[in-house]
Amino acid sequence: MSSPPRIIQPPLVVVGSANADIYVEVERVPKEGETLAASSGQTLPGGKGANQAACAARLNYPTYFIGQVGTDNFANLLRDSLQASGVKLDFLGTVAGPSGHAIVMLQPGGKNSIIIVGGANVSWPRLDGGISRLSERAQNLIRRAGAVLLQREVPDALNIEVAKIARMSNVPVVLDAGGIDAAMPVELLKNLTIFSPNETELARLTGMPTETTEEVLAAAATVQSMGVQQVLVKRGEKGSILVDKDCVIMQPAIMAPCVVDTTGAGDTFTAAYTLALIEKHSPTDALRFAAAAASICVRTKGAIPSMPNRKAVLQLLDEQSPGKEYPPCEIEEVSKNLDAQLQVGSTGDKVSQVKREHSNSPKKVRFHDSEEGKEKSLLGQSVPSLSI
Ligand SMILES: Nc1ncnc2c1ncn2[C@@H]1O[C@H](COP(=O)(O)OP(=O)(O)OP(=O)(O)O)[C@@H](O)[C@H]1O
Repeated sequence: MSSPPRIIQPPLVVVGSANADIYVEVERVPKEGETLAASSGQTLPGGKGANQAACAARLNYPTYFIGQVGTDNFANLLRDSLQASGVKLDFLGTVAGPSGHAIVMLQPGGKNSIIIVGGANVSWPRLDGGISRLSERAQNLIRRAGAVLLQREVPDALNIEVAKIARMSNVPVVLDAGGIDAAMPVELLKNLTIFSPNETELARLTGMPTETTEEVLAAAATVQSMGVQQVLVKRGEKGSILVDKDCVIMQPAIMAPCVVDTTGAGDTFTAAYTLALIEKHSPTDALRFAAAAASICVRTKGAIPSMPNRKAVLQLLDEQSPGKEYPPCEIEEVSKNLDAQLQVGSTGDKVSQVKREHSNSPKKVRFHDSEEGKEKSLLGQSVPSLSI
């Protein structure tokens, strides 16, 4: 008798920015025509896309990054740091010119002023005559992803294109609202499964106050009326709120004994939540997992350097609720099989041993609403998985 098929976790695909963050510590920002000495300076890898990809890979989930770097020295810093975190870089392109970079002027009291150079992050070709900006292989990767994670530091047009490709294949699309402060295209919102802003981003999008829980819920409902299924609001020390069509889950922050630097906490949270969902954890468990990962992130300086590995997150969860086990997940190395699949046509149907679940399959992500004691569907669609 043949053994049952092994379930292979489909990869997380992060499409977005990679930035070299040039930190300078100054007493104040310089006036026009003035030259100031900084007390220290350091260049660290960052960018919301790279941060989120690095976080997911450090949490031991197979993660691909689709992005671009330039032809300057920053490109090596970015590539090396992603590689060291375990991110698969087959789809990291190089374009002539500078890599994305940011000058972060850190001032006393934790204030900062930032100037961003988009560089390679915004040098994507225009969609010309309907021809995609992405290679056929990259499109196939998106179609076969467990989820696609986007942010707003690459052109909206690229995000819209990726979101549409994913949605047509029933791949969940998560947008972290962080990045460029510009109007949100309705076409992007409509193609999202989860929209994840912080309170400020939610207020900016809706024009509504977002300080109290009631205000957040009202603003999230407004976003849902724009066509988004779920809204996951990040609220710093106040934790997070997931608003689905007919239920709400609140997750308090897991307090850190000492908060050193909150940079990257939001990226860590979104990435950890998304991969936990692909692993078919309930949203309640996924929120706990994300809160624990973000709590570890704020204990150390920097974004990528402070992102935890899975063991540290599970240890913190265990300390929080001794005896309440976070369910293990069978992660399989997926890249070898996937490489073969990406070579074939867009549907991948020439690879006979690869079977993809259809959107109407009964395998839904469900979660328990603790207040009402009911089980509900989270994504409203199946989470795709590959079995061989
Ligand atoms: N001081 C803190 N202590 C513990 N956990 C925190 C703290 N600050 C943030 N977190 C955790 O990180 C999550 C996301 O943080 P936050 O709401 O600051 O996101 P963000 O504004 O998108 O962050 P950023 O843009 O700095 O990456 C919170 O929901 C919480 O779980």
